[in-house]
Amino acid sequence: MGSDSGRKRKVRGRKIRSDRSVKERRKAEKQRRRAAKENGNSGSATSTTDASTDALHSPQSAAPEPFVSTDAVEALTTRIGRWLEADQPVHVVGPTGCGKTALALEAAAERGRPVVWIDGDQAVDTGTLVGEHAGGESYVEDDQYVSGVHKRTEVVRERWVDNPLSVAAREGATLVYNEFSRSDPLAHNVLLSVFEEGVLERPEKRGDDRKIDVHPEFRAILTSNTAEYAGVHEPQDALLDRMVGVHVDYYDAETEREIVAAHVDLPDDQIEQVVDATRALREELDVVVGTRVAITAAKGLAVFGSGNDDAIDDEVLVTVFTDVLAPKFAGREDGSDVATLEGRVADVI
Ligand SMILES: Nc1ncnc2c1ncn2[C@@H]1O[C@H](COP(=O)(O)OP(=O)(O)OP(=O)(O)O)[C@@H](O)[C@H]1O
Repeated sequence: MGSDSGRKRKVRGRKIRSDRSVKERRKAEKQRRRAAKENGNSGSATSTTDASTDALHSPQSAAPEPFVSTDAVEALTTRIGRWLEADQPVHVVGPTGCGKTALALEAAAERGRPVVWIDGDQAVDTGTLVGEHAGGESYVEDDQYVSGVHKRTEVVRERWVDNPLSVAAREGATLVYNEFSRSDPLAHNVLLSVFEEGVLERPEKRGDDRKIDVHPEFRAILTSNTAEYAGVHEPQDALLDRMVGVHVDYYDAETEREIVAAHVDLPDDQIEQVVDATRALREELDVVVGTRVAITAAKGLAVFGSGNDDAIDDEVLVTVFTDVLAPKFAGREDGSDVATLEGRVADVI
């Protein structure tokens, strides 16, 4: 892989020394990941016993693994981080599989504050975001007035559990709300006063703590694909008006090669073949061919491939990319596209 020593690039906190062999670096990265898994700090939430703060994750466990940071990536994480510093909610928008989530989690982790994660979904409503009553807790009060005379009163106390948005607002966490446009926009009305006045309404909650002041360290990063995809809602203008937007697209070839190499242990030349094929198919096919496609294809080639450093045969590349891309065509009305996909992939590779 042509190394341009002028370019800064590092994988999760470690500079890639231009004089270190790529294999050696990857082996070190693999050992580090295995050690991290063994000592159990892989993604465990720093949760307390209270169910509602299970949503809190330490910055270390929220940080994406592996994470490649080339100039292009660092420019984006820095830009998102600066908007968070300016206390602006950030909307990271771009095509499927280009790296939005990884960027959002990295920018959130770099703040050093706890991270709270929400996945957008049609089923998400206000309660899912802010919290709900989790049934009553009953206990008996036993008053003994005179010996032998007891007055027993059963008291039922409503138990409220804060959901992710309330936990993040209360604890000053960085909220990462992934694919938020998949949720019904009505659920997002509570975000308007959070972003604007710094107040969180919990409509279902009774009592004087129905409204809570948002912690001064609370921040939010929302990600979404461009709106033309199925299953997403056009976000309400009032919400978009309260955010800044960072548009991300597919990275440069060198960054994509570094990203694929961080996920899959293949010889450099084969990584280059995979990324070149991905980028050519991205140009030619009428579906989204993201970085995730390159990673999946590389994982396939680690099994289907030659197993040595030889270049991968075009036929093997065509078969692997046809299988990786087929699901994107299978959903089409006539379904004929899947039958012709192999030919079209072969024309490009
Ligand atoms: N800087 C990076 N370092 C390492 N891996 C990365 C990086 N950026 C993206 N990836 C990997 O590329 C793949 C796609 O990235 P990601 O899931 O962040 O994309 P996305 O745009 O959020 O996708 P979607 O639109 O499906 O949510 C993932 O496997 C992710 O781990």
